[in-house]
Amino acid sequence: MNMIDKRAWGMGLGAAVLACVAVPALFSSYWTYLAITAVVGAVIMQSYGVIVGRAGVMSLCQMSFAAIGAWVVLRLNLADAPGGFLLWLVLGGLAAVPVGVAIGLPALRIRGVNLAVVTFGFAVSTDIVLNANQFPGTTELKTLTRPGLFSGNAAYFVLTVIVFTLLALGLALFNRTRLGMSWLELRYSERAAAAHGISVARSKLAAFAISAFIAGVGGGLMAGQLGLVVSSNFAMGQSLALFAVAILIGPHNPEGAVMGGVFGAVMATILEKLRLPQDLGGMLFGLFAVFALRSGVSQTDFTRARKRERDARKLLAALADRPQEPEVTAAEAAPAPPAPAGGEPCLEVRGLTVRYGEVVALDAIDLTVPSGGVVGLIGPNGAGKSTFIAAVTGFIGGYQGTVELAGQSIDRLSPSARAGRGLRRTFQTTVIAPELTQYEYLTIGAGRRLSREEADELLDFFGCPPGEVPVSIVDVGTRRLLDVAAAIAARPKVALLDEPAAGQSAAESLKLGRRLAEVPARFGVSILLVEHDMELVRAACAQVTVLDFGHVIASGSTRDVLDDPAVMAAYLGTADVPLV
Ligand SMILES: Nc1ncnc2c1ncn2[C@@H]1O[C@H](COP(=O)(O)OP(=O)(O)OP(=O)(O)O)[C@@H](O)[C@H]1O
Repeated sequence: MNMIDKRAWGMGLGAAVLACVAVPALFSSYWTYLAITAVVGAVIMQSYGVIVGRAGVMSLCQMSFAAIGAWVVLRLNLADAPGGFLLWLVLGGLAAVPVGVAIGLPALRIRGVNLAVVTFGFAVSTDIVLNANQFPGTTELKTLTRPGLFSGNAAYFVLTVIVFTLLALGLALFNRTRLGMSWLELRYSERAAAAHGISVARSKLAAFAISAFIAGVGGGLMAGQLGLVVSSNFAMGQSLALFAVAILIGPHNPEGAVMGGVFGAVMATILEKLRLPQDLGGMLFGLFAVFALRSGVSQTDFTRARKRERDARKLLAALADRPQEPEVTAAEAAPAPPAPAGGEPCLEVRGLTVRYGEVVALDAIDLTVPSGGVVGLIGPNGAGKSTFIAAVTGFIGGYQGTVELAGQSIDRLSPSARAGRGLRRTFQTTVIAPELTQYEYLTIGAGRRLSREEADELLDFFGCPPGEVPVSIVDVGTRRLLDVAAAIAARPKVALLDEPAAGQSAAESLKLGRRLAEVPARFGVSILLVEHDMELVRAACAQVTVLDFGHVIASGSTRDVLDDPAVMAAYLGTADVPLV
């Protein structure tokens, strides 16, 4: 935990303690009751924080999960089950988990508005069921009795604050795990997540399960507050209004969840006092949420990002005052010896054929990346280079031919499984979650705990800024280098790099070429490099394969191939113009 985190958590815990002391001491019974409503709302907002805020999944049925939690707590109360309220609260949360996973299953195939419709459909069904069936204890008039220690409103308020704080701490710890961080990546690009070996299915289902658990606990707390609940407490309109609040505020940050809970509680009271319809609040939040959706950033994310960026800029300004490394010139870079073309085949592709309808993008391509080698794959635009990477890494199914990694067939594996076996890739357009720091992104890429020393070495090696700098203020060219660093951090057998030098100056590109030539010996990773920059290819690659219109037109040592007139003709349309 860094200094900023410690300070923020210190302040958060201080605020929780202060609230526990000040609210019962200063507030009337009415306002204390309202404060309980706010904290219960904040707990339910935390569930939106996981599914909507972190994982970026449009779920419109969180109140249905809350209803399950409340139902279980009231049923156990009716049965005088052993264990008492606190245990029932946990059981209520757990009961919502399988339902959350079941609702999450369609999310594996559909997303966006379609998923919103599915989850909203569940909210509507729950509404119908709840309207037709009363909650346990209603006909028997058996209300829930709070546990002795928390029976009064003031003490129950303290209990809700404790539950909220425990959940916030648990989520903060979970968010630091690879699965927790993977949600952020999932939100921005499922392809990038899969390329990092993250199982998109597991990650999404975990988000649904955890968010359902939290909503279930929130529902149980509501049952404890009200004694008995009715279907309108969990109406589908509530799910929708809270979703709008979540988009607007960003409840994945604890302060956002609290603000959401307070707004929800106070707004209803204000509308009641002004004798205005309650629906007006939902409409207002919906309106604000449209603005938040347009900008793509919630209020708390915006505030946090600005602070982090300010701190990072100060750090970068301090570093800029230090003496800079002299730029590498072409003359200095050119003599860099390419890495020797290693030994045993590490990646072996045979007869790879990919068709897009009538277009034959790759026609029976053979290519081998030897262990310890850096192999170039070049060719004019549209030659099939990116298609080659996509097929080999499993992003294009249904190809013909075979792909073997370290002597084992991987043709039947998914992209994330291939990544897990040691085949990593980068993309031409990187989609890295801007709220991640570079350290966090490297950790996701590495798929394991990465020591600060190892992360610093990688960032320094590829010329990226210090690890605590957020991706949001890193330029596009450097983001590509960060992507390369993340691929290498996983220590795969082979890394397939798709135009990593795009956005770099000529000098930076040369420097990158020399660095890539060192990668096999330094990190034990073989490389297939797709590039248009021939200076870089000469500096990095011992061998090159040239594609044109989906065919291999030349393959061999870099110097021989790049001087081949047929290659010059294919690349430049004429054999008279030298390549470099
Ligand atoms: N999704 C797709 N649907 C149909 N055709 C496609 C698709 N993706 C690529 N193609 C076609 O397949 C061929 C190979 O494209 P690919 O993007 O692999 O080439 P490339 O060598 O990577 O080009 P560049 O250097 O511009 O990235 C091109 O003719 C392209 O138009």
